[in-house]
Amino acid sequence: MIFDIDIHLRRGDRDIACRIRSDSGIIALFGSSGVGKTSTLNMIAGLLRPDHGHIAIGGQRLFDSHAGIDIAAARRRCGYVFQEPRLFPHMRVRANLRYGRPRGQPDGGVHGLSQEALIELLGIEALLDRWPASLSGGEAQRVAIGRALLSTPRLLLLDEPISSLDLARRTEILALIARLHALTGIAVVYVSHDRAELDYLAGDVIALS
Ligand SMILES: Nc1ncnc2c1ncn2[C@@H]1O[C@H](COP(=O)(O)OP(=O)(O)OP(=O)(O)O)[C@@H](O)[C@H]1O
Repeated sequence: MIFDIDIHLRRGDRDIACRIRSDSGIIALFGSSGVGKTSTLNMIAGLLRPDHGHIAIGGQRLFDSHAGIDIAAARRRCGYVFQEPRLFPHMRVRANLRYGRPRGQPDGGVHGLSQEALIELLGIEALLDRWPASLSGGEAQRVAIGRALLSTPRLLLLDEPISSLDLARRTEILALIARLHALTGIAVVYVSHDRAELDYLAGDVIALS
């Protein structure tokens, strides 16, 4: 079982509950605004603590309220890509990418894919010396995905990463995510409020309500 998740959290006046049992390496969380998609990603990442339940990814328990397990966020090895790219504005693209790399792995790639191959796949070679402010939304988001992957995460979490892009850029990035998963085998959780977008991603779609 790649994803074995059953979590509950009361936030404000809303009960957030999410159950996922899936052998697919890519899952998509789908649901209307306020249903708890970002909260669920944050619970997986260890940034928010569920009231009760468990989270296991690839057989590793990250959280289990009964067993008293709560692995610290930094040790969960999640690469997180947000709705806005959140690149460091004072660092060129090259330095932003380098920031994600773990210490002691100066030229490390990700899951068998070299750093050069990843940069080529993302189509960002020509952007390496640019400042984030000069990038288009799609370019910046590709750099953000690269930075997240270069941290060699066990799991890639994407929170509506393409909602601000036009349709052509959206399908391009979705195809890229599917290809990165196929090449590296990295597990992916993808959040969206747009059901149509998920037709471009293979994998299980979990509707939150
Ligand atoms: N800090 C907080 N305190 C109390 N309630 C919160 C807090 N943060 C979020 N909530 C509530 O928790 C619920 C889930 O929020 P969340 O951001 O996870 O939803 P979402 O599905 O990701 O929404 P969207 O698609 O609009 O980003 C919402 O009802 C929200 O108002």
